[in-house]
Amino acid sequence: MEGDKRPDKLRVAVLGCGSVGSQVVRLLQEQAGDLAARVGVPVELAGVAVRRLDAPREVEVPADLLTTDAVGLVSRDDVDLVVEVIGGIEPARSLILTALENGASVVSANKALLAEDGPTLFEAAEKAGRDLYYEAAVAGAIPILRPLRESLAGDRVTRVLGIVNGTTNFILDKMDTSGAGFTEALEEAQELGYAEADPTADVEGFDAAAKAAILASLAFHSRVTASDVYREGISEVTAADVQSARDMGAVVKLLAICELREGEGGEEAVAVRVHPAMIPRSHPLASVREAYNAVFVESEAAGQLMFYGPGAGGSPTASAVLGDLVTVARNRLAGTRGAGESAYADRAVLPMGETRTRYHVAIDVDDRAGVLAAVATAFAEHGVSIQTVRQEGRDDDAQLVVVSHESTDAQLSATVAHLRDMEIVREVTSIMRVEGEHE
Ligand SMILES: NC(=O)c1ccc[n+]([C@@H]2O[C@H](COP(=O)([O-])OP(=O)(O)OC[C@H]3O[C@@H](n4cnc5c(N)ncnc54)[C@H](O)[C@@H]3O)[C@@H](O)[C@H]2O)c1
Ligand SMILES: N[C@@H](CCO)C(=O)O
Ligand code: NA
Repeated sequence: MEGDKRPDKLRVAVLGCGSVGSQVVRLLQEQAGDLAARVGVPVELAGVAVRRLDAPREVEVPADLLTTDAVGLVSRDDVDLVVEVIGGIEPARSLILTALENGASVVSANKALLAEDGPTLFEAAEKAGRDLYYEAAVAGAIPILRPLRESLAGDRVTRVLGIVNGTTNFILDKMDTSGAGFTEALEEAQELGYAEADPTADVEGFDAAAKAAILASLAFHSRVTASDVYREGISEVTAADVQSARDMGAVVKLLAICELREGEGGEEAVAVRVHPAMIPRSHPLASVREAYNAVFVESEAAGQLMFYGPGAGGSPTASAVLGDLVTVARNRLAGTRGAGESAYADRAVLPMGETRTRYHVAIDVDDRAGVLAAVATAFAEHGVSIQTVRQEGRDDDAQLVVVSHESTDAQLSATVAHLRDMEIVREVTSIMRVEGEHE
């Protein structure tokens, strides 16, 4: 960046003017005075790239600032900062790379892209000597990436547990409070505008998995991409699972779980997964209701921290984008850049089968002598120790609810397969991992 002159203003291009982009433009317009004071020079809108010039928008943009030529906009010499809020992989990736090559600093909210191909973007930013910030990509308005990257940079993070998808939290909360089934709760989420018409990315855990990859990379200073994340969504969660959780004083949440665990040869490895799990109602994450998000961080020196707030929505997400924009603008004026990627620890990602967790298993069995012993033996044969067993009798059958101690996921799934093969087992009615308690 040597040779850069201190500019008397900074010019920002916004790519995409949808839910988030329109609110970014609004805040840039409404808060121009404060932003100038905080940055040190005015931050002016240079242009807004849109797909259709005549589309309805939630913000008024002067006609001469609108363009359908996003490539042309990011290639302009007078653009210092680029906000990418188009989403998806292409053309977002090419646009960000072009912006960096042309010397712009970039702010993005694009978790899908960061989780799939972050390293390509980080390397381009490093090469260009520019910033790439993306606080809005994980848990919307909640400051979580900067705390991991900066505030906790002197500590050793060992675990991150997050409710990072608002749509699924809303659905599970509805199922818990009203006894609704998954389909009914999803319909309500769609009516209220939380869930998309095609809710697959949220409901099947893809959105949370992208966020988990980003969190794990920052927390553990290693490269973790979306394909490294074990993923299960919530579409198979039944009203019976939710009731079973209630019966044991727990609640079902879709969790993004990032942990440091012992891997092969005693080396520390990263375990990262997204799946529904039962957590005790006493856990701070259990009180995260409706479409809110929260991220619970455990670190060696600080202990336990929780970050809570709105994880989605145009205006909250734009708050995080603007926060990043002020930072990259200040860096730009100071002729410096913030911390880039930190992947020095280069830890391997542990396969799901080797990840240690606990299972809650509800089984319908014949109600006769020896059944409990046979079920206990099946657990023991796979090296799984039982923590609690509860039995509820019915007419001629009984339901056993077993909660295991921590074992590898492979041992636990082998136990469930074994149970399903047993003659005395009529049906395994609910299987769910249990999190949020240390053994
Ligand atoms: N909405 C949220 O709550 C939220 C929260 C966190 C992060 N994000 C992320 O923010 C980004 C934007 O999300 P959104 O909800 O605003 O989506 P959106 O669909 O409302 O907006 C995206 C806009 O980009 C436009 N677009 C598409 N291709 C374009 C192109 N080539 N050139 C110019 N414009 C183009 C679309 O027409 C659309 O208006 C995504 O990466 C998303 O994951 C959104
Ligand atoms: N669809 C996401 C938006 C925020 O990334 C959610 O429901 O949380
Ligand atoms: Na955030």
